[in-house]
Amino acid sequence: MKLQLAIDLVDTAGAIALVKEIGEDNLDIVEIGTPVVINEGLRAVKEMKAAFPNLTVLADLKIMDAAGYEVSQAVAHGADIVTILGAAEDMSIKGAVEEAKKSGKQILVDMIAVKDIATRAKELDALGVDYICVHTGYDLQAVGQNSFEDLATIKSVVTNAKTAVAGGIKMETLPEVIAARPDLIIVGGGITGQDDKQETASTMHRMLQEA
Ligand SMILES: O=C(CO)[C@H](O)[C@H](O)COP(=O)(O)O
Repeated sequence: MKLQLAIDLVDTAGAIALVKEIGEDNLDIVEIGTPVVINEGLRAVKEMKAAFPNLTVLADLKIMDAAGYEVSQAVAHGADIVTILGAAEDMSIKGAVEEAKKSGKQILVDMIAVKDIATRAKELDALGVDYICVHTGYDLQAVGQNSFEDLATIKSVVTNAKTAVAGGIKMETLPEVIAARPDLIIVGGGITGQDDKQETASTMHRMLQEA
């Protein structure tokens, strides 16, 4: 199981400083979150990759259309993994997968707001995406929701893609998430909101490696 740090609420310099503080050895993947890309553009991805060339960088673009083009731009700026929404058209998903494969990069599908998770996950799996990620976004976290049930659903239907989970995961809920055995666990505020970010990430990373 791998650990991805989601960085959402800082600028590019703040994102790089966060990874320095946490230590790249305590992470498998660093995510440039959607708010950072909206505020600062793909420059944030480029600067993160330049600062940490050995770290896998995910650009959380949450693509909905013009997918081939948008993936090509993210990859040109150093992204190793790019996200697209599960609700996007199949043509868009195919375009994203095709473009990423040209340069050996990967596509993670974010299932945020998808109603029939099982059916869509099966379709996406057949379209050749690399990761399928169930995700409770901030707006539903605020009303107490999580993605643990959805994780079990995708685990039961997906056969080729790796599975991932995101949304409000913290140290207290990590054991429950680990027990469901996703391939990738995405944590933002559960690390960045802690006083000792390095210790939290290092403990989480060890828990995942030892599980
Ligand atoms: O994509 C996101 C919000 O849309 C976040 O990156 C994701 O939810 C992980 O962050 P957190 O652990 O703080 O919820």
